[in-house]
Amino acid sequence: MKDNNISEAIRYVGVDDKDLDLFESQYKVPNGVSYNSYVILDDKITVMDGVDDRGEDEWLANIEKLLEGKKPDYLVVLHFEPDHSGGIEKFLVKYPETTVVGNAKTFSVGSNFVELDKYPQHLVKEGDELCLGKHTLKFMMAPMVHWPEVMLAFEETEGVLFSADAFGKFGALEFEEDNWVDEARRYYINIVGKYGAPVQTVLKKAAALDIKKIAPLHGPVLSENLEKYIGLYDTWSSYKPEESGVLVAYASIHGNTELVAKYVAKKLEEKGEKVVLTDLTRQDKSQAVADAFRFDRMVLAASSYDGGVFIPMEDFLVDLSYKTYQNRKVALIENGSWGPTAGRKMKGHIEGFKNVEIIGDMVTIKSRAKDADYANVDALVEAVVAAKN
Ligand SMILES: Cc1cc2nc3c(=O)[nH]c(=O)nc-3n(C[C@H](O)[C@H](O)[C@H](O)COP(=O)(O)O)c2cc1C
Repeated sequence: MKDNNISEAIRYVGVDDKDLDLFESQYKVPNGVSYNSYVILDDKITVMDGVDDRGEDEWLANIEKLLEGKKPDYLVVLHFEPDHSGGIEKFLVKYPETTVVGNAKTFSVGSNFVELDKYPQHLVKEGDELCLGKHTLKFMMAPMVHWPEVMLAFEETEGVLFSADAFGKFGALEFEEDNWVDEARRYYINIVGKYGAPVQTVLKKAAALDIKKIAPLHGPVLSENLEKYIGLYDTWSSYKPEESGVLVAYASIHGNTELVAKYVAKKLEEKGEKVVLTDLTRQDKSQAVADAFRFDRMVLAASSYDGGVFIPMEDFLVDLSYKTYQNRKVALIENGSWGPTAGRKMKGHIEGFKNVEIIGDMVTIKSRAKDADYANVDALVEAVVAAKN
């Protein structure tokens, strides 16, 4: 088994969930996910966060094994979402003398899940410290860095930032993965993406700390190149494109729009652009949403459908709107056999986005692209290249 301990005193007791089909019932996790929890071994034995009830028995067994008969003094709850709190009730039944540490919202949100008033509580607010012996936790409120009760804890002796859902990633810890950025981006944009402003606030607070390690609630502990990870979070939460490139996303019923989308992707690549091509009917939507945020431009191509746009494209645009997609440029291609309507629908969504510019002239194809259509597509490709940041 991999050693996920942070130090001699800060030990991993979390759980890998390798069989989960969909995280939050919508995100594919081919390599599973981890629910991270730590125990700080000090004068006051402190458990940092719970796990999903899918892993509660393993979590409790990990704690029991580590503590060798001792009992925890504190359970610090940074985030009460069920993937971190599902096991808390069982924990408190087993260790009823543990003091639950949280902020006012932890107890109001958390009491809807667990009858917390049956157990000792310790209320913290911004800047409060909790001395455990050699280790001291300092609390920072981080409301809406996913949920309203979220807070972060900085362990001052070892310089560990317990960052709740921030800096998390999909993927069980057991699997060595070389794709932190891709899976952390997909995680951040889809799960926390709407809450850029609260993330910016917390990054400003974190800038004042001497952070040596970041311990998120999902994914590995980060202990090197912290500037890189913090820089990515700054980019993502300020809605700036991460790099120059184009997502070509299409939704095609019978394949004619798909041919045009593939042509566009090839032409853009020939012109030196970094391109990701995605079939919205078949490929993972959360990946497409993450790629939309990664790049500065998108080309959307879709069939008309019952007076509107083929539903996978509509779904994608609705999803982007939930994640407050903004500050980018988009080109449009529509297809229809008798009265194309896809373009109007796509435009309607895009006009609702903040600071998203439509590039070039929308191309309209009637059923199958002809030579004249490809000339229009070529002009659109030129406009996309010219719109590069
Ligand atoms: C269920 C359904 C609804 C459609 N609705 C429209 C429509 O409202 N307007 C239109 O012009 N074409 C409509 N079409 C036709 C397609 O948009 C058209 O054939 C288009 O060329 C398909 O491109 P594709 O081969 O990429 O799927 C519809 C097709 C289907 C199957």
